[in-house]
Amino acid sequence: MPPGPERPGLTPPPDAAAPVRHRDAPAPGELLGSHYDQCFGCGEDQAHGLHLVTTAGEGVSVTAEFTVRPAHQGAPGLAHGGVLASALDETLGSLNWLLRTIAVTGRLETDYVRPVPVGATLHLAARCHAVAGRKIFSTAEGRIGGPDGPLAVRADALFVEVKVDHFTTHGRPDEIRAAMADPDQDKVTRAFEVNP
Ligand SMILES: CCCCCCCC/C=C\CCCCCCCC(=O)SCCNC(=O)CCNC(=O)[C@H](O)C(C)(C)COP(=O)(O)OP(=O)(O)OC[C@H]1O[C@@H](n2cnc3c(N)ncnc32)[C@H](O)[C@@H]1OP(=O)(O)O
Repeated sequence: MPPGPERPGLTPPPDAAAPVRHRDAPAPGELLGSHYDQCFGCGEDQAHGLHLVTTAGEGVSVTAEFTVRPAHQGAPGLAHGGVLASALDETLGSLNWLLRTIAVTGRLETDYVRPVPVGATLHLAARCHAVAGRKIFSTAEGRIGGPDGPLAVRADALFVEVKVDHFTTHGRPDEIRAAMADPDQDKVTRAFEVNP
């Protein structure tokens, strides 16, 4: 199967458009912050999480850093593949904030190129390359030790735009109430605002 966005299900249709960065998107270099403090990917209060820190890039792109901790092991001293997929998923998901679109992962296809040791910092870079209706097509990669370090993982993804009721219908009421009551208004806006 060819690498990249030509893969079936991850190929933008011929009428797909280039993604448009929202006018209120964070400026390049600005930290995105967490969208939910209990998120496994980015939540500050999630003790077991990845604590991913994401920065807005040019256009519809982001970079992120994730340091592999002992809790993230699969094989002795090496990151678990599912954890690495989570780091890619979270980084890719944060692109949707630059579009101001609420979207969830429909498909995530991951290549594991090189093992990632505990203690290493994975430098992730993600970019949205096409939008077609509710479908958002993006790619990401992760390099060890620095933005130009050895390639360890890469992924192609399809995100699908959803309404807030995706979360209210399927999520647990207690967590939804707590998220809505978050005193951090940026977070609440990020959760509920859709292309104003
Ligand atoms: C009150 C509190 C609110 C809080 C709000 C917080 C918001 C915070 C902001 C952001 C949160 C994001 C958090 C970041 C975390 C990282 C991201 C994740 O891990 S998300 C979790 C993992 N993903 C899921 O759990 C999705 C589960 N799946 C679904 O819910 C559905 O399957 C869904 C929404 C993906 C699609 O279902 P349909 O019924 O809405 O739409 P259909 O018609 O099936 O698909 C639309 C188009 O997409 C294609 N499509 C869908 N799934 C596909 C797939 N797997 N492969 C290829 N194409 C697919 C279809 O073929 C269709 O394409 P055609 O329009 O016909 O061209």
